[in-house]
Amino acid sequence: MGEFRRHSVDVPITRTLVALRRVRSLRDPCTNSMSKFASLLENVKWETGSNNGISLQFVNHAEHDDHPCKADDGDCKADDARVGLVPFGSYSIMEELENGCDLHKLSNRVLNVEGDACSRSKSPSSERSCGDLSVKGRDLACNVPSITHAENGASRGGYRTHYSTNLASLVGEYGSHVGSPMTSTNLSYGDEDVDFVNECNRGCGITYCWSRTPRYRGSNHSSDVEEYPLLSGNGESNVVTPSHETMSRSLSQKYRPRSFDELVGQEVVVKCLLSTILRGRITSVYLFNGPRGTGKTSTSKIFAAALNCLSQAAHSRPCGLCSECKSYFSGSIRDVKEMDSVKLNRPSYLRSLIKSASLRPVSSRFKVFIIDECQLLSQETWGTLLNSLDSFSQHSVFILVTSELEKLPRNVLSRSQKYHFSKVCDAEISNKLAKICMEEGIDFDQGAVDFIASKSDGSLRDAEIMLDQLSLLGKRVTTSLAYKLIGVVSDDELLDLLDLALSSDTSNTVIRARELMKSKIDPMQLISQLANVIMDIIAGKSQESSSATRLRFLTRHTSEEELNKLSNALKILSDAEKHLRASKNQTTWLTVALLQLSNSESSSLATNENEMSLKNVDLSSTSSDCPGDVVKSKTEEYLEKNCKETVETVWKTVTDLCCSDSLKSFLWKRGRLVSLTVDKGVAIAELEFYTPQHVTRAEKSWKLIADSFQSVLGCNVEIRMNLVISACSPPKSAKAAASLFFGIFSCSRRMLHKSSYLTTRTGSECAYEKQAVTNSLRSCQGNVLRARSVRSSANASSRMSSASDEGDANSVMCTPHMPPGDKGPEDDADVLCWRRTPLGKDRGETQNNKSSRIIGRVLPCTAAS
Ligand SMILES: Nc1ncnc2c1ncn2[C@@H]1O[C@H](COP(=O)(O)OP(=O)(O)OP(=O)(O)O)[C@@H](O)[C@H]1O
Ligand SMILES: [Zn+2]
Repeated sequence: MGEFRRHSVDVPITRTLVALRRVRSLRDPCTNSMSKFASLLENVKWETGSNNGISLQFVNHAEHDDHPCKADDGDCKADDARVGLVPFGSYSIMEELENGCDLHKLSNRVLNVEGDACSRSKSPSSERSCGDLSVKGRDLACNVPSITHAENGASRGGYRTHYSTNLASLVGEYGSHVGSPMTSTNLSYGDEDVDFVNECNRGCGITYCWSRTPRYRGSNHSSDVEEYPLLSGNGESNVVTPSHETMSRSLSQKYRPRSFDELVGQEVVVKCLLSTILRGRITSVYLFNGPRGTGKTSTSKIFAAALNCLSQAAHSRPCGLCSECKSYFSGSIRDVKEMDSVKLNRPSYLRSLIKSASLRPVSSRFKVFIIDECQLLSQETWGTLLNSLDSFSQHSVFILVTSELEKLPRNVLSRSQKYHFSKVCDAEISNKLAKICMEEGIDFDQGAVDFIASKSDGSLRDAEIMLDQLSLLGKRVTTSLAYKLIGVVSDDELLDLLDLALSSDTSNTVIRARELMKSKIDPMQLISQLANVIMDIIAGKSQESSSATRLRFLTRHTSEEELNKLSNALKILSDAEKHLRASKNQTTWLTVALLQLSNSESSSLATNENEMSLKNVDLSSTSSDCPGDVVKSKTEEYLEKNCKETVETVWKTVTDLCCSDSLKSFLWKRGRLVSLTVDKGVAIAELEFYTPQHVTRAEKSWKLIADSFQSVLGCNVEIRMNLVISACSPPKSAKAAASLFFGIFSCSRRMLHKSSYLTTRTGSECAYEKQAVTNSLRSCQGNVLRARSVRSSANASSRMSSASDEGDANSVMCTPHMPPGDKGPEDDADVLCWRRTPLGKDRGETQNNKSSRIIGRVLPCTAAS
């Protein structure tokens, strides 16, 4: 159907861009729906001209030669406000006819498709048989050369049509002179037009109202049909299609399907509708619903045409050749109307519609009313319409179109025949895009169109719009261009990141990943792109078109070990993707997954359904090197090993990221990360140190440590510091030993710990005792944090609370005393607290309960070196 290109417009690229931008900017990003104005804009592009806000402008070809418009540019501009496009409900040829215009005069006119500002001007000699209306038409007369009578006949309804006859060539020829429909739209939309129409139309608010109007019969009948078929039929057409160069229209408009054959991916709907036509079982209300950009509006138009098509071969309706098709596709048909839902809510419009629907068709078999975006009809409108249904002519057919079925009243649903338009599948979209590229002479990478298809969420229109934009960017539609437009990471950036991750460059991996996720892409997208690129590499997809980066990458990763690493990486990413779906901390877990890619052995993130956690601590509680522990299953061993690796990797990255070298080495040598848990958006990192001095030192730097964690994990972090005493590393002095024994409980709004954390473990190989004391609890909420430290002196009880509020991150202050036994503000929702209590009491308690009382987390058997 390439023959049915738009013939009328030669819009400069800048205008197309502006129009595209407008269309896109008017689209609601959440719903992907067009705003009211956007829909008007979109409607403008519909080419049958019935509801597209396009009114006809006629030129008396007999007059055009001495038309002064060429000499009168100023007037032309002055008339711009009335040029070309008049919204639905406004003046049209049919109304002119209805208002008693001389048909012969009308037939002598040629459509001024869209007035060219340069060639438009007033025609002083124009007749004013329709009063102002006529003047309007005449005023906008275009400088169009004379055409033969036969051409006149063929073009009598020469609205902006694809199914063009010789007029197509004419308009095509002159198309390059005409202005952008967008421009005209902007100039002419307004309610004044509607009022104006109503005034002239005396109560009939519907565009192209046909009541009381004699049918216009032009000179073109069967002979015209043969001579100037409107629809092409496999090369039989002699439609003159203007070259693409002369038609800079949006691709989605240009490739709007005009027959059932051209519809993509809606086979069931098409089959049903064709069968309806074939059997003549036409019902009064059809409801087309489904996601946006899947062909509902196009199908409603095709169906409307098919209902009235005169072709004997029902399966080929609409044929595009019969007089009905011709007048339909030329926009001159009076028995098919597209209604503006918003306007229909006005009582006068609604009355007109009801009146019109009660009358028999003027000339066609059926009167078809297409109500697009019908979810915009008000309850009252629905009520009136439904009440009037019985009074409608049996030849009236309503096609309701919506993408928001749930907004329609139930009784509407129950009274209509419903057709669901499904999302178009990616393969069909990319086929269609490839065809368009070929027809348009656009160079393209198959990968690019595949990518566009995958990003268009089943909407062919969205895909076409993307392609359109891309085709404006450069000569060739490449995948990297598509990435740029759509906001994904380029191949080069991906490979760069992958390279870093595989080479264990932890800090740079983290930095790069975070950069990408900050500026370009969401973690889900990044992970799927990474997986794709790895699959390509494993599958040996290294083509001549490979970029230098890819070739470099490939040469570096050819060994068996590297390939193993890649397949392991794929596994890690695919596991992580599953986890990411359920997680609110996608950035964190993608980073953690990336940090694991350098492992050549298979590993994955340990998770449970609700919360992702990495706890080698918990897992090691079942370690078999501690007698009495249950024997671990293979899976547990596997998980334990991998979790441990992950935690170690995270710790390494965190320490690497610390800005001070001394802190870096202190943390790495003296401390360790024993557990990392993410719960409800907060990562809880438990650190272990082995002397109180180290704990104190770490405490002092807790802010830096928290920052470092934050930048690795990308979420709020709560840090817990544990003091671990093992028999293998006894305290140096009694004083030091005494200070180690603290009973601890900590509480917070998020998690309430009231555990001694005192654990004594014994075992043949594990001949040491560990006593873990959680002696600090820190909370870091982004950069907004206030920590309050309280230490008691006399009874060795101290308390530190850390509260997040809007305050300054550095406002750390000490409060001198906290009475023993005070459990702290547990109920204070914003305060996290911890407390130390004197050694003796808790120690005794703990020792008494040594064997039976293991509360909270169990520490690993392996002591840190
Ligand atoms: N199934 C399809 N087959 C062929 N082209 C399609 C199809 N769906 C959409 N298109 C393309 O998208 C454009 C818009 O389609 P159409 O207006 O029919 O979609 P829609 O479902 O009515 O969308 P909306 O709900 O946003 O109005 C068409 O001009 C056409 O280029
Ligand atoms: Zn037909």
